[in-house]
Amino acid sequence: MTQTVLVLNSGSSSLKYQLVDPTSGQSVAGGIVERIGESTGSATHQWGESETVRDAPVPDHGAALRLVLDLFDETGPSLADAGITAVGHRVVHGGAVFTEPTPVDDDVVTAVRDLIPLAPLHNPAAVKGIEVARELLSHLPHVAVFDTAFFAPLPAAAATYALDRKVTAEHGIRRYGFHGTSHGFVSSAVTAHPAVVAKLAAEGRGPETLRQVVLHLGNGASASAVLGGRPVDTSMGFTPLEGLVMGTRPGDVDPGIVFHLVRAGMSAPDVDTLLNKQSGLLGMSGVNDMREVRKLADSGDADARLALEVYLHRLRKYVGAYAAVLGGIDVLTFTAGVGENDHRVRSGVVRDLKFLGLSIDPAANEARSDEARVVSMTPGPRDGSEPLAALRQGQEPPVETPLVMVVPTNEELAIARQTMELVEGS
Ligand SMILES: Nc1ncnc2c1ncn2[C@@H]1O[C@H](COP(=O)(O)OP(=O)(O)O)[C@@H](O)[C@H]1O
Ligand SMILES: CC(=O)OP(=O)(O)O
Ligand SMILES: [Mg+2]
Repeated sequence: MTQTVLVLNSGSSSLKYQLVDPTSGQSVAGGIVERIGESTGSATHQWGESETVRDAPVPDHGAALRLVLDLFDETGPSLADAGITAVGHRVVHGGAVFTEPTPVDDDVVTAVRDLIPLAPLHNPAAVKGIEVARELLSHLPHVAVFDTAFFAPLPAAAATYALDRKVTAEHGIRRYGFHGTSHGFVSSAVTAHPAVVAKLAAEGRGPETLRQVVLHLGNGASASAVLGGRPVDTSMGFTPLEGLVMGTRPGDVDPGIVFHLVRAGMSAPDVDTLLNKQSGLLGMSGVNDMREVRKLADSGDADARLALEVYLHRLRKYVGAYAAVLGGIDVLTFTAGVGENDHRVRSGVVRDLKFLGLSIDPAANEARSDEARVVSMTPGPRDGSEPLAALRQGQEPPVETPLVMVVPTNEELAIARQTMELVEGS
């Protein structure tokens, strides 16, 4: 019988789930419960060709999981017959404690709960999801897979904040980095991609020299610099607030703004809410979904246009910074909801980075596909396209022209694989 893993990805207001066969990589069934805690909730469950939608308020992540198990019961596939070997849970913050996938016991739940102040949007949902899943699926092993784990080996120069060393030691302050499951999955997929394998072979180099920048642009967004498969820098920090502009978070801000606001009478919890829930695209334009920001900008809304400019400016800055950190870029990759779907964000980032040799092939960039693919100009003259060489006074482009790629992330599959590995190895 096929063995499967049930993967639960508890977000701040959603629960995404997949029943995955980690060996084939196939998703058997899955879905999402959205707007948890709001007055209008909704669940969408997919199995094969069938899709079931339930609209009803869902008070918390426990209720969301109960609803998901009911949907499996009512519409299939039957979880009893699905050959489930384990449940894999995405946990955003693992702190300094968790750097590997970890079997869940009571102490692990307590430790994840203790980390809530460092990931206030994400860890509460993970705790709730784990508690209810352990209760309802008590016969199965549960494994926690941490967003921070991939970044545990960050070099000290990238991980250390230039603060008083006694304070950083006492409070465990360092750059942890997040979306690590995605950055790990995508950077491995890039390394294995035929275009990258061919590029390295043509240049006579091994994969240990591959310099990648990965842009994970979802609701939360982060960049990473990866050398030979190992992370050397990432934009999120001690918490998932730092770095790129996100749906509701500002990314980098001057910490002096926080003190100014507190001195001006705003409470610390209000500043926390401002930074986690009322900033980023939402704060600047009134909407947090990139599709809505686009609509507003296309209709001439000045705030939405500025929000897009700020978003792109920050991305270009990080790509440039990581080119410096890596000593050059071999592959720049876009992933997650915005990165995979919004070709204008991709061209907007790359447009002004020609000095790094980066380019976009408009036809490849605008074509829709669910496959990992190259969207830059291929080195060498090509029919109908203007080769990068044109930028270099008609010279042949060098073979080391960097690639720009779009690679769909699959955090659920990565979690399923790591969960299965741990369960089978124990
Ligand atoms: N076709 C699209 N064009 C632009 N943005 C899109 C498109 N499809 C999805 N997105 C963006 O992707 C975001 C969600 O990305 P996703 O990776 O699913 O985020 P998360 O896992 O953090 O919820 C949405 O907020 C939306 O802005
Ligand atoms: C860490 C983080 O920001 O996750 P998400 O993008 O799911 O909000
Ligand atoms: Mg995500």
